Amino acid sequence: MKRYPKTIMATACLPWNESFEFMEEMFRQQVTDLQQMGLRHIYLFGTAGEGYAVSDEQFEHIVRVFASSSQGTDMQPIVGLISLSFQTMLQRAKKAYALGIRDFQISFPSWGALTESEMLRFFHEICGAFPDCRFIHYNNGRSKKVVSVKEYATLAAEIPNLAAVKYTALDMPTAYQIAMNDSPLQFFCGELGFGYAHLLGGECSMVVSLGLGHMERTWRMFEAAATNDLERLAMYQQELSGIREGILTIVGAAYMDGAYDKLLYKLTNPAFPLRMLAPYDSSTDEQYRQYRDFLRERFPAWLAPNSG
Ligand SMILES: N[C@@H](CC=O)C(=O)O
Repeated sequence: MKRYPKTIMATACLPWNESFEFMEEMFRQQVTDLQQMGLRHIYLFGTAGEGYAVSDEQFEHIVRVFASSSQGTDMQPIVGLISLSFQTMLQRAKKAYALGIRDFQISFPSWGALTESEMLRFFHEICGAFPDCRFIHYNNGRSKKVVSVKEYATLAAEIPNLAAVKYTALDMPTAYQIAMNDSPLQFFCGELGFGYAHLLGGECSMVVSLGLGHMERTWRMFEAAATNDLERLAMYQQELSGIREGILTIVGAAYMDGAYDKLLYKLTNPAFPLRMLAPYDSSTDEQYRQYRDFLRERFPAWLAPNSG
Protein backbone atom coordinates (compact mmCIF):
# COMPACT_ATOMS: atom_id res chain seq x y z
CA MET A 1 0.00 0.00 0.00
CA LYS A 2 1.41 3.38 -1.05
CA ARG A 3 1.72 6.12 1.57
CA TYR A 4 0.55 8.84 -0.81
CA PRO A 5 -2.24 8.84 -3.43
CA LYS A 6 -1.59 8.23 -7.11
CA THR A 7 -2.35 11.55 -8.75
CA ILE A 8 -1.06 14.59 -10.60
CA MET A 9 0.79 17.17 -8.50
CA ALA A 10 1.34 20.76 -9.67
CA THR A 11 3.48 23.68 -8.61
CA ALA A 12 2.11 27.07 -7.68
CA CYS A 13 4.37 29.83 -9.02
CA LEU A 14 4.96 33.17 -7.32
CA PRO A 15 3.71 36.37 -9.01
CA TRP A 16 5.84 39.48 -8.32
CA ASN A 17 4.87 43.04 -9.22
CA GLU A 18 7.32 45.62 -10.62
CA SER A 19 8.61 46.32 -7.11
CA PHE A 20 8.98 42.59 -6.47
CA GLU A 21 6.14 42.52 -3.97
CA PHE A 22 4.10 39.36 -3.76
CA MET A 23 0.81 39.68 -5.71
CA GLU A 24 -1.62 38.00 -3.35
CA GLU A 25 -4.76 38.15 -5.48
CA MET A 26 -2.95 36.92 -8.59
CA PHE A 27 -1.59 34.02 -6.54
CA ARG A 28 -5.02 33.12 -5.12
CA GLN A 29 -6.41 33.17 -8.66
CA GLN A 30 -3.71 30.74 -9.76
CA VAL A 31 -4.54 28.33 -6.92
CA THR A 32 -8.23 28.52 -7.87
CA ASP A 33 -7.37 27.93 -11.55
CA LEU A 34 -5.29 24.87 -10.67
CA GLN A 35 -8.12 23.51 -8.56
CA GLN A 36 -10.56 24.09 -11.42
CA MET A 37 -8.23 22.03 -13.61
CA GLY A 38 -8.89 19.09 -11.27
CA LEU A 39 -5.62 19.41 -9.36
CA ARG A 40 -5.77 18.71 -5.62
CA HIS A 41 -2.10 18.26 -4.74
CA ILE A 42 -0.56 21.68 -5.18
CA TYR A 43 2.88 22.56 -3.87
CA LEU A 44 4.69 25.74 -3.05
CA PHE A 45 8.42 26.44 -3.11
CA GLY A 46 9.85 23.82 -5.44
CA THR A 47 12.40 25.15 -7.93
CA ALA A 48 9.67 26.61 -10.14
CA GLY A 49 8.10 28.10 -7.01
CA GLU A 50 11.37 29.88 -6.10
CA GLY A 51 11.67 28.01 -2.81
CA TYR A 52 15.43 28.56 -2.95
CA ALA A 53 15.03 32.37 -3.27
CA VAL A 54 12.39 33.53 -0.78
CA SER A 55 13.29 35.19 2.52
CA ASP A 56 11.85 33.92 5.81
CA GLU A 57 9.35 36.80 5.82
CA GLN A 58 8.22 36.01 2.29
CA PHE A 59 8.01 32.33 3.20
CA GLU A 60 5.67 32.97 6.12
CA HIS A 61 3.50 35.48 4.27
CA ILE A 62 3.07 33.23 1.22
CA VAL A 63 2.40 30.07 3.24
CA ARG A 64 -0.29 31.99 5.15
CA VAL A 65 -1.99 32.97 1.88
CA PHE A 66 -1.56 29.46 0.45
CA ALA A 67 -3.01 27.79 3.54
CA SER A 68 -5.98 30.14 3.55
CA SER A 69 -6.57 29.49 -0.20
CA SER A 70 -6.98 25.81 0.59
CA GLN A 71 -9.40 26.29 3.49
CA GLY A 72 -12.87 24.91 2.85
CA THR A 73 -11.68 23.00 -0.23
CA ASP A 74 -10.46 19.44 -0.72
CA MET A 75 -7.07 20.71 -1.86
CA GLN A 76 -3.97 19.22 -0.24
CA PRO A 77 -1.47 22.07 0.19
CA ILE A 78 2.18 20.99 0.15
CA VAL A 79 4.97 23.29 1.29
CA GLY A 80 8.53 22.97 0.01
CA LEU A 81 11.54 23.50 2.27
CA ILE A 82 14.72 24.48 0.45
CA SER A 83 17.63 26.01 2.31
CA LEU A 84 21.33 25.62 2.81
CA SER A 85 20.57 25.66 6.53
CA PHE A 86 18.83 22.66 8.08
CA GLN A 87 17.90 24.86 11.06
CA THR A 88 16.10 27.24 8.70
CA MET A 89 14.24 24.29 7.17
CA LEU A 90 13.10 23.17 10.63
CA GLN A 91 12.02 26.70 11.59
CA ARG A 92 10.09 27.10 8.34
CA ALA A 93 8.43 23.72 8.82
CA LYS A 94 7.33 24.80 12.33
CA LYS A 95 5.83 28.01 10.94
CA ALA A 96 4.00 26.16 8.17
CA TYR A 97 2.80 23.52 10.64
CA ALA A 98 1.33 26.24 12.85
CA LEU A 99 -0.55 27.49 9.78
CA GLY A 100 -2.09 24.04 9.25
CA ILE A 101 0.30 22.51 6.72
CA ARG A 102 0.79 18.74 7.07
CA ASP A 103 2.45 17.82 3.74
CA PHE A 104 6.01 18.92 3.07
CA GLN A 105 8.37 18.64 0.11
CA ILE A 106 11.95 18.45 1.37
CA SER A 107 15.31 18.67 -0.36
CA PHE A 108 18.81 18.19 0.99
CA PRO A 109 20.92 21.19 2.02
CA SER A 110 23.18 21.64 -1.00
CA TRP A 111 26.43 23.31 0.07
CA GLY A 112 28.06 19.88 0.01
CA ALA A 113 26.70 16.47 -0.99
CA LEU A 114 25.39 14.66 2.11
CA THR A 115 27.16 11.46 3.13
CA GLU A 116 25.17 8.31 3.81
CA SER A 117 24.98 8.97 7.56
CA GLU A 118 24.16 12.67 7.05
CA MET A 119 21.35 11.71 4.70
CA LEU A 120 19.87 9.36 7.32
CA ARG A 121 20.18 12.02 10.02
CA PHE A 122 18.46 14.52 7.71
CA PHE A 123 15.41 12.27 7.21
CA HIS A 124 15.25 11.13 10.84
CA GLU A 125 15.47 14.65 12.25
CA ILE A 126 13.03 16.40 9.98
CA CYS A 127 10.46 13.63 9.49
CA GLY A 128 10.79 12.62 13.15
CA ALA A 129 10.07 16.16 14.33
CA PHE A 130 6.63 16.09 12.65
CA PRO A 131 5.31 12.54 13.03
CA ASP A 132 1.77 13.48 11.95
CA CYS A 133 3.00 14.96 8.66
CA ARG A 134 3.77 13.38 5.29
CA PHE A 135 7.06 14.12 3.56
CA ILE A 136 7.81 14.09 -0.15
CA HIS A 137 11.51 14.01 -0.95
CA TYR A 138 12.44 16.26 -3.87
CA ASN A 139 15.22 14.14 -5.38
CA ASN A 140 17.18 16.61 -7.33
CA GLY A 141 20.68 16.91 -8.79
CA ARG A 142 20.76 20.53 -7.59
CA SER A 143 21.21 19.22 -4.03
CA LYS A 144 24.29 17.26 -5.21
CA LYS A 145 23.13 13.91 -3.82
CA VAL A 146 20.62 12.00 -5.92
CA VAL A 147 19.03 9.09 -4.05
CA SER A 148 18.66 5.84 -6.01
CA VAL A 149 15.40 3.93 -6.22
CA LYS A 150 17.11 1.10 -4.29
CA GLU A 151 18.18 3.46 -1.47
CA TYR A 152 14.57 4.61 -1.14
CA ALA A 153 13.51 1.06 -0.24
CA THR A 154 15.79 1.22 2.82
CA LEU A 155 14.69 4.75 3.69
CA ALA A 156 11.00 3.80 3.45
CA ALA A 157 11.55 1.03 5.99
CA GLU A 158 13.26 3.41 8.44
CA ILE A 159 11.14 6.53 8.05
CA PRO A 160 7.43 5.80 8.40
CA ASN A 161 6.23 9.24 7.30
CA LEU A 162 8.43 9.49 4.23
CA ALA A 163 5.52 9.11 1.82
CA ALA A 164 6.60 10.04 -1.67
CA VAL A 165 9.42 11.09 -3.96
CA LYS A 166 9.49 13.76 -6.63
CA TYR A 167 11.91 12.40 -9.18
CA THR A 168 11.79 14.19 -12.48
CA ALA A 169 14.73 12.35 -14.10
CA LEU A 170 14.02 11.49 -17.71
CA ASP A 171 16.21 8.53 -18.57
CA MET A 172 14.70 5.14 -19.39
CA PRO A 173 16.79 3.03 -16.95
CA THR A 174 15.61 5.22 -14.04
CA ALA A 175 12.05 5.18 -15.35
CA TYR A 176 12.32 1.39 -15.44
CA GLN A 177 13.47 1.21 -11.81
CA ILE A 178 10.65 3.53 -10.77
CA ALA A 179 8.14 1.56 -12.83
CA MET A 180 9.13 -1.75 -11.26
CA ASN A 181 9.66 -0.65 -7.64
CA ASP A 182 7.23 -1.94 -5.06
CA SER A 183 8.13 0.29 -2.12
CA PRO A 184 5.34 2.05 -0.20
CA LEU A 185 6.59 5.38 -1.56
CA GLN A 186 4.63 7.10 -4.29
CA PHE A 187 6.96 8.28 -7.06
CA PHE A 188 6.11 11.48 -8.93
CA CYS A 189 7.77 11.87 -12.33
CA GLY A 190 7.47 14.58 -14.97
CA GLU A 191 5.05 13.87 -17.84
CA LEU A 192 7.67 12.07 -19.93
CA GLY A 193 9.03 9.99 -17.03
CA PHE A 194 5.42 9.13 -16.18
CA GLY A 195 4.83 8.05 -19.79
CA TYR A 196 7.99 5.92 -19.90
CA ALA A 197 7.17 4.21 -16.58
CA HIS A 198 3.74 3.15 -17.86
CA LEU A 199 4.95 2.20 -21.35
CA LEU A 200 7.45 -0.08 -19.57
CA GLY A 201 4.60 -1.82 -17.77
CA GLY A 202 4.81 -0.12 -14.38
CA GLU A 203 3.25 2.88 -12.73
CA CYS A 204 3.91 6.13 -10.93
CA SER A 205 2.33 9.54 -10.36
CA MET A 206 2.90 12.73 -12.34
CA VAL A 207 4.24 16.22 -11.68
CA VAL A 208 2.72 18.38 -14.37
CA SER A 209 4.56 21.20 -16.14
CA LEU A 210 4.39 21.01 -19.95
CA GLY A 211 0.89 19.56 -19.75
CA LEU A 212 -0.42 22.61 -17.93
CA GLY A 213 -1.12 24.14 -21.36
CA HIS A 214 -4.18 21.89 -21.44
CA MET A 215 -4.95 20.01 -18.23
CA GLU A 216 -7.94 18.17 -19.67
CA ARG A 217 -5.64 16.53 -22.17
CA THR A 218 -3.09 15.80 -19.43
CA TRP A 219 -5.80 14.08 -17.37
CA ARG A 220 -6.64 12.05 -20.52
CA MET A 221 -2.99 11.01 -20.66
CA PHE A 222 -3.17 10.03 -16.98
CA GLU A 223 -6.32 8.02 -17.74
CA ALA A 224 -4.72 6.35 -20.78
CA ALA A 225 -1.91 5.15 -18.49
CA ALA A 226 -4.36 3.93 -15.83
CA THR A 227 -6.38 1.93 -18.39
CA ASN A 228 -3.27 0.62 -20.12
CA ASP A 229 -4.17 2.31 -23.40
CA LEU A 230 -0.55 2.32 -24.50
CA GLU A 231 -1.22 3.50 -28.04
CA ARG A 232 -2.88 6.69 -26.82
CA LEU A 233 -0.25 7.12 -24.11
CA ALA A 234 2.53 6.88 -26.71
CA MET A 235 0.77 9.54 -28.79
CA TYR A 236 0.64 11.96 -25.83
CA GLN A 237 4.25 11.10 -25.02
CA GLN A 238 5.33 11.96 -28.56
CA GLU A 239 3.39 15.24 -28.53
CA LEU A 240 4.85 16.31 -25.18
CA SER A 241 8.35 15.43 -26.38
CA GLY A 242 7.80 17.85 -29.27
CA ILE A 243 6.48 20.48 -26.88
CA ARG A 244 9.52 20.08 -24.62
CA GLU A 245 11.81 20.56 -27.58
CA GLY A 246 9.83 23.66 -28.57
CA ILE A 247 9.97 25.42 -25.18
CA LEU A 248 13.68 24.67 -24.78
CA THR A 249 14.36 26.10 -28.23
CA ILE A 250 12.31 29.24 -27.57
CA VAL A 251 13.37 30.01 -23.99
CA GLY A 252 16.79 28.30 -23.89
CA ALA A 253 17.97 25.64 -21.48
CA ALA A 254 19.90 27.59 -18.85
CA TYR A 255 17.15 28.99 -16.67
CA MET A 256 15.69 28.15 -13.28
CA ASP A 257 12.41 26.21 -13.59
CA GLY A 258 10.24 29.27 -12.87
CA ALA A 259 11.24 30.71 -16.25
CA TYR A 260 9.33 27.83 -17.87
CA ASP A 261 6.59 27.13 -15.33
CA LYS A 262 5.42 30.75 -15.07
CA LEU A 263 5.22 30.88 -18.84
CA LEU A 264 3.26 27.60 -18.84
CA TYR A 265 0.70 28.88 -16.31
CA LYS A 266 0.49 32.18 -18.23
CA LEU A 267 -1.29 30.18 -20.95
CA THR A 268 -4.21 29.99 -18.49
CA ASN A 269 -3.89 33.55 -17.16
CA PRO A 270 -2.08 35.82 -19.64
CA ALA A 271 -1.86 38.55 -16.96
CA PHE A 272 0.47 36.42 -14.82
CA PRO A 273 3.90 38.15 -14.57
CA LEU A 274 7.05 36.25 -15.52
CA ARG A 275 9.39 38.11 -13.11
CA MET A 276 11.67 36.04 -10.88
CA LEU A 277 13.44 37.05 -7.69
CA ALA A 278 17.03 38.31 -8.10
CA PRO A 279 19.48 37.31 -9.31
CA TYR A 280 17.69 34.88 -11.61
CA ASP A 281 16.70 35.62 -15.19
CA SER A 282 13.08 35.22 -16.19
CA SER A 283 11.61 34.35 -19.56
CA THR A 284 10.08 37.26 -21.46
CA ASP A 285 6.63 38.22 -22.73
CA GLU A 286 8.00 37.85 -26.26
CA GLN A 287 9.06 34.25 -25.50
CA TYR A 288 5.59 33.61 -24.05
CA ARG A 289 4.00 34.81 -27.32
CA GLN A 290 6.42 32.72 -29.38
CA TYR A 291 5.65 29.64 -27.29
CA ARG A 292 1.88 30.22 -27.49
CA ASP A 293 2.13 30.62 -31.27
CA PHE A 294 4.29 27.52 -31.52
CA LEU A 295 1.61 25.52 -29.67
CA ARG A 296 -1.13 27.05 -31.79
CA GLU A 297 0.67 26.04 -34.96
CA ARG A 298 2.19 22.67 -34.05
CA PHE A 299 0.23 21.31 -31.05
CA PRO A 300 -3.13 23.15 -30.93
CA ALA A 301 -4.70 20.38 -28.84
CA TRP A 302 -2.34 21.37 -26.00
CA LEU A 303 -3.30 25.03 -25.94
CA ALA A 304 -5.67 26.26 -23.21
CA PRO A 305 -8.75 27.99 -24.67
CA ASN A 306 -8.13 31.42 -23.02
CA SER A 307 -4.42 31.84 -23.67
CA GLY A 308 -4.60 35.39 -25.03
N1 LIG B 1 9.68 22.07 -12.11
C1 LIG B 1 9.31 21.32 -10.94
C2 LIG B 1 9.89 19.98 -10.89
C3 LIG B 1 11.33 19.93 -11.13
O1 LIG B 1 12.09 19.06 -10.83
C4 LIG B 1 9.64 22.13 -9.71
O2 LIG B 1 10.26 23.15 -9.86
O3 LIG B 1 9.28 21.78 -8.64
